[in-house]
Amino acid sequence: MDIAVIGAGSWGTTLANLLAKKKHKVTLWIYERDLAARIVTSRENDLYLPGFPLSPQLRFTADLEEAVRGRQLILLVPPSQVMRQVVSGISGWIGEETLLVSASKGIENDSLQTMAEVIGECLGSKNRKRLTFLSGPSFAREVAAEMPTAVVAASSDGQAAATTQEVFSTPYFRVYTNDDVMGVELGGALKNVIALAAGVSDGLGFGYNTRAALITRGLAEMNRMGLALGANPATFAGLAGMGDLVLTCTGDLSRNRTVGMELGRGRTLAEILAGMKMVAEGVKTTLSAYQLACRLGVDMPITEQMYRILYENKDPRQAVTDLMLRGLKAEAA
Ligand SMILES: NC(=O)c1ccc[n+]([C@@H]2O[C@H](COP(=O)([O-])OP(=O)(O)OC[C@H]3O[C@@H](n4cnc5c(N)ncnc54)[C@H](O)[C@@H]3O)[C@@H](O)[C@H]2O)c1
Ligand SMILES: O=P(O)(O)OC[C@H](O)CO
Repeated sequence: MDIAVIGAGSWGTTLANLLAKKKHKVTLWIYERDLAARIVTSRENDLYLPGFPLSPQLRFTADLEEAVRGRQLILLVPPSQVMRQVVSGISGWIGEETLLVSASKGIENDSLQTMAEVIGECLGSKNRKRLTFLSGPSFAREVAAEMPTAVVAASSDGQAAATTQEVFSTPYFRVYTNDDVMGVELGGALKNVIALAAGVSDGLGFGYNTRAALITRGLAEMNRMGLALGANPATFAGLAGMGDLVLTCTGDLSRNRTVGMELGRGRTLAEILAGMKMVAEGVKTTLSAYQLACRLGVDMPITEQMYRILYENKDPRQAVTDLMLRGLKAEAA
């Protein structure tokens, strides 16, 4: 297949390389022009995926039109807050039959829209049916090292999901299909908020009990948001829900959990972000998720405390105390 990958962060580069190793014809679009110039000769993404030689099959460009025009499949992997800008910029060059796959995980600020809603709005009626969302527990560096990984491709169009499954699957990357786009998208976006909280807990010096409580009660509030937005509750028990939540709340490779840990240790958000090149999607998604929960009247206490820590400078230890001292209730409530 003739494929464009839009976004050469760690995930975009890893997926582009996976596809190129499968002998697809892949062009990777790179936002940073200096990186685009270097990578042609070094064949390594020294900014976002150092240490992994890239397939000789992989081609690079910093020109969006060149990347996109005439491709059969376009994989979108920018940070979610720039997805609208990116898709608006390329929509005129996307063919009618082109399959679009998004692998970004987040909820847009201000509009409070999921990536499906943002991309759908940018495309109008064009390609809407041919949209798939790839999500699940998948640290880029582990996939780049060909460690066995399982993810999910969600689409309202069964054929689009099946084609995505076929195109991306390898012996080390197993892709399941799912028709619940909202559930898969919410799982991938909201787990980052809970991972920040799990990091805060670790940074404060709390233990496994606290982390397990955050994961389990975090999943409960993700489920409540899912129900309010029409997702299938079963999705949250799957790879894009529980799977990604456990990975991100426990894995040392998680950027979101790392940001949370630093907050728990007493650093400010501004200090932490100033030292980071990579994106921790949960920071901005916390704001969107909190506002969405308020708008929909969904009880999301961990998300609310994470919002207060990030956006109101609340003391993390006080946030944990406030969570623990909420009114007592039944587990299923
Ligand atoms: N890294 C992973 O392990 C992983 C796994 C699954 C999903 N994701 C998701 O993939 C998406 C991309 O994350 P990543 O980890 O590949 O990125 P990254 O943190 O490794 O790199 C940041 C990316 O943002 C791009 N960028 C910055 N400003 C931009 C702009 N104004 N316009 C366009 N691009 C811009 C950079 O070029 C770079 O590609 C996120 O939604 C993330 O949650 C990441
Ligand atoms: O490093 P994080 O926290 O952005 O997590 C990366 C992926 O979403 C894990 O599936």
